Amino acid sequence: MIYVVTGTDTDVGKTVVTAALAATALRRGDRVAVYKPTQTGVRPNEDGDVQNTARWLGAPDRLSVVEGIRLLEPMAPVDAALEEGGEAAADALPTMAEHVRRIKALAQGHDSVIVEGAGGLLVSLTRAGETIADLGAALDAHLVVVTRPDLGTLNHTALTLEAAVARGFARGTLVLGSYPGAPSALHVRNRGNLEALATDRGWDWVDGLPAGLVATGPAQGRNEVLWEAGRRLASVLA
Ligand SMILES: Nc1ncnc2c1ncn2[C@@H]1O[C@H](COP(=O)(O)OP(=O)(O)OP(=O)(O)O)[C@@H](O)[C@H]1O
Ligand SMILES: C[C@H](N)[C@H](N)CCCCCC(=O)O
Ligand SMILES: [Mg+2]
Repeated sequence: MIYVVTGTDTDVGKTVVTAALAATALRRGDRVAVYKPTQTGVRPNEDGDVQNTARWLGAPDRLSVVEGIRLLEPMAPVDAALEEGGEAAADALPTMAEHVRRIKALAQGHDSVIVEGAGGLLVSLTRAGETIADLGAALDAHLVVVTRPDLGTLNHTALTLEAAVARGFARGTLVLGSYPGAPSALHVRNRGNLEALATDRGWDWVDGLPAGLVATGPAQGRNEVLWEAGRRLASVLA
């Protein structure tokens, strides 16, 4: 099965959800691959999203992580390529067909392949302007949309779900990526509103992963709290 993890925005917790989903699949015995088609904003020796995912999970044998292409600038992929190497670099971005081929090859040797987009649903991944929504559709993937609980999320989430449904994702899963331990009245209201945005469209809803799953700062190793939190995503795999 192929899962595409996108979000209502950048920085909403897609990587944390990707890692938690991978933990759930690994726990049930799957061979799991995590693919990031375009990793931007990371220097050659730095950890990107897939390396962080592998580290948080303790780099188990049954997990493979693969980056499509890495670009330096913290921008959308096409812009990051243009900044780094001009038109030639943008032309050298992998095409949609190349991403599809790589992901299908991963699906041959793994039970679950989890693909993490860059930014939100309609950010261009390729020079031709195809998006993670196009990639998900080409793969007939299960779409996972990660959202956040704070102010502004209702509009972003409604727009994202409407666009996803319009592109043929009649079903999918909305996940609240990070929910504070001491929520404000706004967080509580948004949690209910977000659940309704999902379920009114026939989408599944996964309640908030707790905030504080991932320590920031110097590289942290295997994260037992994240492994445990992965259980909340078991319904995505069912
Ligand atoms: N549940 C959580 N617990 C703790 N920290 C979190 C949680 N979710 C997200 N974060 C933190 O919020 C920040 C953004 O999360 P993350 O990197 O997963 O976002 P993203 O949507 O993958 O962003 P990008 O578009 O760059 O891939 C990170 O510093 C991450 O550690
Ligand atoms: C650099 C960042 N962390 C992401 N990888 C790229 C986010 C692109 C967002 C583009 C946009 O929607 O304006
Ligand atoms: Mg990420």
